[in-house]
Amino acid sequence: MQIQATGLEKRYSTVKAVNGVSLRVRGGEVLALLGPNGAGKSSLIRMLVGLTEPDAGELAISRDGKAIARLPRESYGYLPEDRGLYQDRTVTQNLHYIGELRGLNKTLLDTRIGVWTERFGLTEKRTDKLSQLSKGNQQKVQLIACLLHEPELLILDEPFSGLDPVNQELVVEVLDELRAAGTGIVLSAHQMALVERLADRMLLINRGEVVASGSLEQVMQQLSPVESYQVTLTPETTPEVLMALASIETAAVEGQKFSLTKAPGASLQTLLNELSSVGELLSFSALQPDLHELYLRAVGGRQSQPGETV
Ligand SMILES: Nc1ncnc2c1ncn2[C@@H]1O[C@H](COP(=O)(O)OP(=O)(O)OP(=O)(O)O)[C@@H](O)[C@H]1O
Repeated sequence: MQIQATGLEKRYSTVKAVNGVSLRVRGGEVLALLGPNGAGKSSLIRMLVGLTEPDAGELAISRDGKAIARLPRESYGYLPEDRGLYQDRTVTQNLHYIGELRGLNKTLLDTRIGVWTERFGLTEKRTDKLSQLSKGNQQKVQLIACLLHEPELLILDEPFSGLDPVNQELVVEVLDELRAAGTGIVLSAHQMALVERLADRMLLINRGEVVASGSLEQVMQQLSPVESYQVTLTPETTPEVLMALASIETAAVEGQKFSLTKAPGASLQTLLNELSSVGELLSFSALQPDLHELYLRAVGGRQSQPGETV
């Protein structure tokens, strides 16, 4: 199963929620959608599962290389933003209901419900009504409801929300296993550290538009093309002396060390040679901000505003 979206757009009256987003997801890979509140992630996801129609752009779905009009219902599991199970029914009743809708027979359902509730630590809660469960446990039941029919594709709107760190790890582990077994996964999330570990590719969206996309390395490169380093030199020198070197664009003192950014076009070897001409190079390390930091720099101060007019 593959979904290829090209130039998707979605407008709600005066708000352009999604503006020219292209993406692809295939079996065996995880695509993560990142972006601040109101960026357009859920709007994008709703178009992928066919709940809403794009105003513009193309959604091409194919299975075994053959184009199909829309995702067959049994082929995907969808965790919606507004969770949709019955609060006054028990965990088992809810899961049976969902499983039957997906065409599973009772025996198979009993087995799978047993396996998944055990995996998610919910065995003791199976006869509890959903309303009696904590938010995190309800979230786990919702996730199980997406997995029961073993779909080829999982489309998960914020699967980690409401989960404690232990359960977030559990979900990462489960998604990793499903990916290894060939499931394609699209998820939106705000948990950078988890996304860094899980996603094969990511799409950073702000105000409905893609700000950066690709592998973690590619996204970091797009968001932070400047190469920064931290060095210790002896004898001690000054930022002014360092900035006089052709390979250095900026230099600042940080305690006993200097932090530098390399001039565009200068090679690492030239930088090292020039530093060595100033003094003995005692330490040299690359300074790479993490995804969280880069994300904040990319969207900080210009976050999506709900109801923003275009
Ligand atoms: N049904 C709707 N009617 C009108 N406006 C909507 C509707 N759904 C979303 N929007 C608007 O579209 C924009 C994108 O919202 P969306 O829910 O897609 O963002 P999101 O990235 O999923 O946000 P969050 O991280 O808060 O879930 C927002 O400005 C939102 O107010």
